[in-house]
Amino acid sequence: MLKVSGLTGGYDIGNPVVRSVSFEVEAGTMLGILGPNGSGKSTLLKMLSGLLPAASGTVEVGGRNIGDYSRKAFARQVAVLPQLQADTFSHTVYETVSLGRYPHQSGLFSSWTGADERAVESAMDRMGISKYRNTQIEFMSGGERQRAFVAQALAQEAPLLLLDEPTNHLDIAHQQQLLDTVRQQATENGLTVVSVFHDINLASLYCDRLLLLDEGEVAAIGTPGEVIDERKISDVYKARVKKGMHPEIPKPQITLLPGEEPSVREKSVIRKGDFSVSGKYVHLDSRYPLKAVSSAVFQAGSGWFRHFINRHVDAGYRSDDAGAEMRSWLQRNGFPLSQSVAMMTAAMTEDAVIREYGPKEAPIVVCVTAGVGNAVDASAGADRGVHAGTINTWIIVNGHLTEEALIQGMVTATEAKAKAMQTEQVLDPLTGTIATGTSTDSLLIAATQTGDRHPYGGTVTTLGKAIGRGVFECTAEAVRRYRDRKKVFEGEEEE
Ligand SMILES: Nc1ncnc2c1ncn2[C@@H]1O[C@H](COP(=O)(O)OP(=O)(O)OP(=O)(O)O)[C@@H](O)[C@H]1O
Repeated sequence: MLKVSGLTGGYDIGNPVVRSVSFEVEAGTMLGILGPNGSGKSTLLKMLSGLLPAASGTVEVGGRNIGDYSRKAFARQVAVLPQLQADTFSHTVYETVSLGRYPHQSGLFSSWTGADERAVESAMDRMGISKYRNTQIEFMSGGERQRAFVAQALAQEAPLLLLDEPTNHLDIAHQQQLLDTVRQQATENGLTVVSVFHDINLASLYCDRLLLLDEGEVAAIGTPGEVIDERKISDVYKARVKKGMHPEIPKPQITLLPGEEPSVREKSVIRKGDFSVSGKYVHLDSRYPLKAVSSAVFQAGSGWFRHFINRHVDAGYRSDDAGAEMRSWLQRNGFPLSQSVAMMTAAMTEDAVIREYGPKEAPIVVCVTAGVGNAVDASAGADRGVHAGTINTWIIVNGHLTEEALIQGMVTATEAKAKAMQTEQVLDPLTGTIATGTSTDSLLIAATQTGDRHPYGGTVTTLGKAIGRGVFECTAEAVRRYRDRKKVFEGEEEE
């Protein structure tokens, strides 16, 4: 639909703003133009819309050079939303949107048709501005005015839509409405869209392809996954950023990294003394949030937390919704919900084994509670009911872990736990074979994200060695404490 070859140009022949830009946009797709302030995004868009002549290179729309179109014929092919709307004429919203139909008018006399009327009504409807139809445009807010100008461009019903920062002035609901509408027009009606974006994340969410400009040249072009590269974005924008994935759809997102936090954070180290243990729960109260990944009952997954709770429940504990029940228990006990991650166990929390490791290995603290009345051999795949009995493991790392290290650390911990079960000869009562854990075990690994960096957490790394030894020793000790207590209370119903 759009083919740009070796495009160079700008405002001063000797000093072009846009330099040797080439790309193609297929019909029915959306291309986002990204780049820092002054990189030439608006200038490129003006050249695509024929407002600025090219010093060299070509722009073809529908297989024809844009210079070969008459003004009106070009406007039937290309609708443009410029960056700034200087509304010198006072029009109502309806009149403003109707101006989008001028390329479809012919002859000296008005030839306004039902199709024109429908296009205007539909565009106003899609932009949610029908109710302002009789309002003068100068009396509208910046966002309302922007929506009126987008409606004007949509009413033009050209197959190529060029937008310069269309979400400027819009709140998030209207950003979503506008981009959903444009996206839908592309997917369902084959509209081709080229849009300048300041917001990298919106461009990633809505565009099929992105073009990253740097000082007027193409720094990258491709799918959002290809263009939104952490290093490339930091280099071009000169900003400290982190790339992550959108939680619901497979599109990359960029987050700014603020300046270094005060050095006091560097001093934040978790020690054994930060844990408090009672018959009700084990609680780690961290002064600063720790980055955690877990299979906890409350706030499983990944997040940043200050309070870590392993709560004791009776062996007969039953709840249809353990997450909701835990939430109200946390509230009743004064834990701030947004900062808390919590699991539960029928094991005695006073028997928690909490040990520090390092400094030869990575400095970590391991905390394990164990009840093995529910021990299972995971490899046996036997049908069984769920009984009380859980091994809850926490690994708190004084260090900076990558995502890879967090996950490898969990794998290492699981291997070490299975080995402890073997050493302690914990049997699966159903199969009589060595158990590998219990059916309701929870694992949590959390890190201060300060101090030494640990890119990996496998068994040969200093982090992996600390986790392997720590989880093995603490699990074995927790199993022994469980058995000792069981001997004391022999005959009572235990886990
Ligand atoms: N009308 C003009 N006359 C002369 N120079 C201009 C004109 N408009 C823009 N420029 C210059 O061209 C360069 C690129 O500007 P352009 O507006 O294309 O950048 P942009 O990437 O859209 O920036 P922003 O993100 O700030 O909107 C800038 O150095 C700017 O000063």
